[in-house]
Amino acid sequence: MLNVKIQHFGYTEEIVLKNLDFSVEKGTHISILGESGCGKSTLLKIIYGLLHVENGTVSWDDNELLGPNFNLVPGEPFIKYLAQDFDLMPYISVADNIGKHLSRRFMQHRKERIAELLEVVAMTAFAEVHVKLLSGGQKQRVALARAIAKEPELLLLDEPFSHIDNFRRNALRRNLYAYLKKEEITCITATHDSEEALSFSDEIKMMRDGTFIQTDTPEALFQNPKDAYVASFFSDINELEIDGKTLLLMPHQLKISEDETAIEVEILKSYFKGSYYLVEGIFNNEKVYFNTNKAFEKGEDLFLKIDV
Ligand SMILES: Nc1ncnc2c1ncn2[C@@H]1O[C@H](COP(=O)(O)OP(=O)(O)OP(=O)(O)O)[C@@H](O)[C@H]1O
Repeated sequence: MLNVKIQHFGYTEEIVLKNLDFSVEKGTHISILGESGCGKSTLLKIIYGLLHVENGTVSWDDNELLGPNFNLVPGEPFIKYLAQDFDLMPYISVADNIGKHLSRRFMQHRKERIAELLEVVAMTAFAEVHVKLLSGGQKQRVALARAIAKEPELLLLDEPFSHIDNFRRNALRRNLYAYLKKEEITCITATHDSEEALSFSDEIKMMRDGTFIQTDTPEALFQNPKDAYVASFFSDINELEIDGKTLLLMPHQLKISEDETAIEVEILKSYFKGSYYLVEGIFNNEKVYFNTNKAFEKGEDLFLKIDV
């Protein structure tokens, strides 16, 4: 189990992380969700042992990890950290990059392991290609495979799918997270992709300005965001004043009503989203967003009811 307690941390006098106290059970997958610059990468770097934290501790199974001031080579051997810059070797093949940390003493085992990893990241066809010839997304897939090659106990992923196109991303995410679960590899992912956090985590920690503002299961966080900021990570958000009360509602919680209700909306625009339309309207001089299965024309009037 990982235990992290950080009273505060900054690169300069400015505080970047504060009041963090959490643990991660073996085999679980935590997502740290937050906007750019809120401190996600900094936290991963501290856990891995790249940054020294004066006011705090990081421990693994009750052993304190001492960090870069005490280790000749920064970073713990049982942890792998996949940084945003993949740190690959450009002039050797994909297969050799993936096998970089695998022993050459058991060549057959090494070969089989590389083949297995190539399949996890759907890069088998590129095994012999030099990394410098790959696209950004392909490099990211190689870096992912290399990070799990030696089965770390703890895997830290920093925006692991940011360069990978939608077409491959879903299959790759399913493959990777299923593999980590099977091998009971504990994983912390830093991301600003709420869809990924919702679908693949056991727990989401919402980070804002260097601290966690809400921690919960994906379902609970989505259904009960503590404020408009948290909710806005998951969808457009409506803050409606009705009968003197402010209600925080997501677009799917508003439905078209045949009856005249308190929410009379004038349509501004319909956005096609594939399986539904997101419709923008005006209610009480405020924008309101709701989902429908057909588009509406600008200027149409209709009523909405709340369906929570
Ligand atoms: N080496 C550094 N020296 C000084 N300040 C830094 C350094 N690295 C990061 N920072 C600052 O620390 C804050 C947190 O940065 P961090 O990279 O942890 O955010 P992040 O949430 O991971 O952002 P992103 O999603 O864009 O990667 C930012 O204000 C950033 O400018």
